[in-house]
Amino acid sequence: MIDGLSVKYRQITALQNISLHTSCGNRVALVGPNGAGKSTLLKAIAGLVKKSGGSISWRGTQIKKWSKEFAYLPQREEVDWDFPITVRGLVEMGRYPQLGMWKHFSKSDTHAVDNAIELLDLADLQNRQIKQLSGGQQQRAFIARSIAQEAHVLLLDEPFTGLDRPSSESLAELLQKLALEGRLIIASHHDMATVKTLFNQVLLVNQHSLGFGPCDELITDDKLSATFDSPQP
Ligand SMILES: Nc1ncnc2c1ncn2[C@@H]1O[C@H](COP(=O)(O)OP(=O)(O)OP(=O)(O)O)[C@@H](O)[C@H]1O
Repeated sequence: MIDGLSVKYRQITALQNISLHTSCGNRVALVGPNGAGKSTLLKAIAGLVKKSGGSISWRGTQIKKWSKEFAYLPQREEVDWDFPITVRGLVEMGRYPQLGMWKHFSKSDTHAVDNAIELLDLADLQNRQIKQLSGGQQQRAFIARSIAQEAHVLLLDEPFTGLDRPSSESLAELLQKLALEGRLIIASHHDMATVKTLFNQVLLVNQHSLGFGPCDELITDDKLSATFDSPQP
């Protein structure tokens, strides 16, 4: 899916020659130190930053054609949680790319929103403002938006950061369920203690790729030390 990808911000090279071939049903962790290019990679797949080289394809063609199938969830600090919108309003935003010229919600749009709210167990919270939710509930609301969008690929920037244990566990269960249903999850992740339980594949990245494959093979002391440029406990 990703071949020889490079991304530059003016003089800064954020990613160089990254390749990653995966498929639906997988949960892929992006692991590397701060500034390694994990967010940049998610943004490049989402079409939010320009590639300076390489290609990203999906179902055999360039991803531009498939943008509706990709949902990007930014890092928590990049979201304006005070923005006045209800949980349902946020989930409805997932339908906006599919609405016709008059931006009118059809029965099938409403059905998709209802389904997403139910799947993410948000029915009781749907009329609350997003700022009134816990961190875990906010993540669920954002994921519900991608489900309403009918996205097949979820690009999550540090989805577990800042969550307490019960919220982390319920998000982990949800991601596993979504992957089992055939979605592809790609997420940046910082906690080496949990990467093997939360994900089945990993890309080790530090501007360059230091390996892509099953977590069991790549999450080793040696490989992590090489990725982080320092010994790992
Ligand atoms: N908008 C931007 N303009 C210029 N440089 C940027 C921009 N965004 C990121 N960079 C640079 O690109 C490199 C990769 O950044 P990126 O945010 O992708 O790393 P990261 O692995 O996600 O880091 P972290 O773990 O700290 O979130 C860094 O050197 C960063 O300073």
